[in-house]
Amino acid sequence: MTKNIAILPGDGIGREVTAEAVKLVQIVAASRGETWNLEEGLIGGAALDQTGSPLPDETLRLCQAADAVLLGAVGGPKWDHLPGDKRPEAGLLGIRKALEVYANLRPIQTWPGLLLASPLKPELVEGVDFIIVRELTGGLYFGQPKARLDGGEAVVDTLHYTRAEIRRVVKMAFELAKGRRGRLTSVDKANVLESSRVWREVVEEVAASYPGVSVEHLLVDNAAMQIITRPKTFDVIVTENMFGDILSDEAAVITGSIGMLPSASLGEAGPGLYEPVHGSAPDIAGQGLANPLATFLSVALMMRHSLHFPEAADAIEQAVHGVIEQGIRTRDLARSGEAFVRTAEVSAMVCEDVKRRLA
Ligand SMILES: NC(=O)C1=CN([C@@H]2O[C@H](COP(=O)(O)OP(=O)(O)OC[C@H]3O[C@@H](n4cnc5c(N)ncnc54)[C@H](O)[C@@H]3O)[C@@H](O)[C@H]2O)C=CC1
Ligand SMILES: CC(C)CC(=O)C(=O)O
Ligand SMILES: [Mg+2]
Repeated sequence: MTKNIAILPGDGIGREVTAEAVKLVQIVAASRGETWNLEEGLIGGAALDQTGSPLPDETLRLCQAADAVLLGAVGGPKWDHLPGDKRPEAGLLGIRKALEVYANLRPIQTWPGLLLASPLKPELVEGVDFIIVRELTGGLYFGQPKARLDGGEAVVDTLHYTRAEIRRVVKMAFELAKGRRGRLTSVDKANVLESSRVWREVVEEVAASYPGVSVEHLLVDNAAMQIITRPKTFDVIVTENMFGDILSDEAAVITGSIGMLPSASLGEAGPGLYEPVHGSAPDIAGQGLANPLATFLSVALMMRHSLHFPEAADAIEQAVHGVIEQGIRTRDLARSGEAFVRTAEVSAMVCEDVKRRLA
């Protein structure tokens, strides 16, 4: 059966890592004797340059008709001077909202071969395995009003949630915890924010239906510290949009590089959106230095959650594990003085291994 996958490369290294991921998806399709329809769409700065909009209608239609969407990253200094609604990032927020993918799953796990790539002590990071469930379509990034006032002398951003928006993402986090180690950490700022107090109430309400899941509430400032001091104790962390954004970049340090963190954004129906956690990395764009593994691992999540091909997901994850165990490192993972390979080289190794595993 054919699949329709929308490919949104975006900007900077987003373009480089999705180009490699497309090869990987084609290998998976070929292993089933199928040709999948991989159609590219414009988003972010690339879309602005060509159409004047960071999220053209055509891209929206392409994604809405797809079985899954794979996105690279958007943004860069070229577009930093633009007003908020014209920035590349507005395209990213727009596609997440339009697809209503309210739960952004960001698995954080350490790879045995990468313990020394983290600046943290190996014994601290060994065996870490938790997942951040970040609310993705509400909260501070979407609330209105969001504007400069009084001729620019004042400014407002709004943190808005409905109980229903909180409940659905919290429920998804409880379901995940139930199928894992049964431990949920909810992160908020309930000592200061009214939205966080309601968040906490909803977590307690939903908890009543999950007696097998233990619940811990952490204030976000303390959570930032605990994630680094006792990462092994976390199982599922659920939190507001911006808190999840920040905490997941922090958690990347545990794994050795943000170039290793994939994500899956899911809603009730419609296509899932799959993207690496990292951004467009203008500092290394165009140099073949990007680590494509976060995007490959996002493809694995796509195979598992949207395309219902778990064997392919396993094959990709095992191939990534394989290159890491062989000591293959892109520059972000290499220690000082250690040799590193370029984007295309590590990609070719993983692709070859996946082909062999699925043959
Ligand atoms: N999902 C998205 O599209 C995101 C977009 N952005 C945008 O990206 C631009 C740059 O943002 P930054 O704050 O610099 O975050 P970033 O994630 O792009 O880069 C942070 C640091 O990590 C490194 N890095 C990131 N991904 C890497 C990879 N795959 N391999 C090797 N090194 C990697 C970069 O070289 C940089 O030093 C901004 O315009 C921002 O708005 C930022 C985060 C997410
Ligand atoms: C535009 C930002 C919200 C992108 C980002 O940092 C993220 O989703 O992790
Ligand atoms: Mg981020």
